Amino acid sequence: MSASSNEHSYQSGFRNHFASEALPGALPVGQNSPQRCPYGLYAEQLTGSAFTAPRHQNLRSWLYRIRPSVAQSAYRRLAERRVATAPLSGQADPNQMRWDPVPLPDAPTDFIDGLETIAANGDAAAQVGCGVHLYACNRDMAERFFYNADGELLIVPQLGALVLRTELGVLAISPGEIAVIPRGIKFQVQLADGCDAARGYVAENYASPLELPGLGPIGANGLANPRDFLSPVAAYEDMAGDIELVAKFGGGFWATRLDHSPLDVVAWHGNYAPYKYDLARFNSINSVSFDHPDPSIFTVLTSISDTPGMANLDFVIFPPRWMVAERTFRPPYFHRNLMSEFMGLIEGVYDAKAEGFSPGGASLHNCMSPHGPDAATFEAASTAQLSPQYQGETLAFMFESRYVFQPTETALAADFRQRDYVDVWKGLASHFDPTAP
Ligand SMILES: O=C(O)Cc1cc(O)ccc1O
Ligand SMILES: [Fe+2]
Repeated sequence: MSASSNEHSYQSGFRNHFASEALPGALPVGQNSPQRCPYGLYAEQLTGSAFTAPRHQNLRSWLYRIRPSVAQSAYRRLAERRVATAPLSGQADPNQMRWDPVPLPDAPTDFIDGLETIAANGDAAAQVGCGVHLYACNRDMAERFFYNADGELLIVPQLGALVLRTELGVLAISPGEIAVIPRGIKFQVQLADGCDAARGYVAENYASPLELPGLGPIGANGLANPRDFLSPVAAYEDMAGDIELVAKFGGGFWATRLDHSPLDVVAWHGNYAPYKYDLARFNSINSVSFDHPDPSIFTVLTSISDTPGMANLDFVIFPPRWMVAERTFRPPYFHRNLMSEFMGLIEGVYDAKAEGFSPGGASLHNCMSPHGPDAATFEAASTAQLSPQYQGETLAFMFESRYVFQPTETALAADFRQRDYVDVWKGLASHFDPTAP
């Protein structure tokens, strides 16, 4: 992107007030809207919150660009895609569900065409809830760009490295890292050099932007530390061409045309910016005595709802860690929860499931639907030798929400859905013996 040597440089800190310029002096000093901007640039403000949001939730950036975003044609509606938006029609379903990894495409497919919704909840138009999508692609977005007015995108790669070229600069992410593209930011997804296919998960957060969770008694440090979040430095391209900008708006896909690249921001400042995070930086806190703590200890990011403590969307990971709890059934316990849980696996094996939950696969356990370790895991963990054990070779995650997830018709009908999933608990026989306390 441009000749700038800024490519793949980052600014560190979660939602800091950043300032970055790809040309010296491109950022106006001491004011946002000079009568004439340096280098003949246009000033444009992009907000991610209402103007009047409380200061700690107020999100906006000032962009200094070659042309303002309004220099584009009228929007026209595109054909329906495999991306659905809440509210979905149909009925929510209490069945536990699981899917194999989504197959990689044979035909040339870019990130937008390779997106497929698996479930959604809430109501995008009311800015409540989220959508859960899978992506599988094998080519760059070429001469087309995208922005999402319906929500911010949390991208969780499982296979293949991506280069996210955004208005505010470039983010390169590999499996084990995540990226968040705020609502409205224009971007283009390319496969990294040497990578011929990519697959992963996307949470489309319709509601309050993801933020770091409060740490309570943990103290001032721990879990995801703010300085490990990286936002790009400014990088622009000054390019003429017949360019398509695709917008997701109101659940539909729309296209507008430009005669130049929308990635023409030469300088920007503000706290509304894409970011990435390496999940290996997550500082896990866990039991060093006994029992299995609730998975909220592994919350990376949370989208709050109007009710304190009840997230619109939590992004939770299950990273490599030591397991040391004594006299304890160490894997996840059997449970029925108020919150609804969508899970994915980035790498390795998940400790609640001996088989069938593969990297790239997914599961859904909705409000109050019972779930937990499969029969094989229960038997093994009930008799395991409880020495300290390093649980490596694993990286699972959960999108957890107060709102029930409704799977899409395509996800329900998919060939890669495991229709016999409930049978993983079939072998849980009674061990009850009233004479043996
Ligand atoms: O269902 C799951 O596997 C997720 C989960 C993990 C855990 O450690 C405790 C509760 C929980 O819902
Ligand atoms: Fe669960």
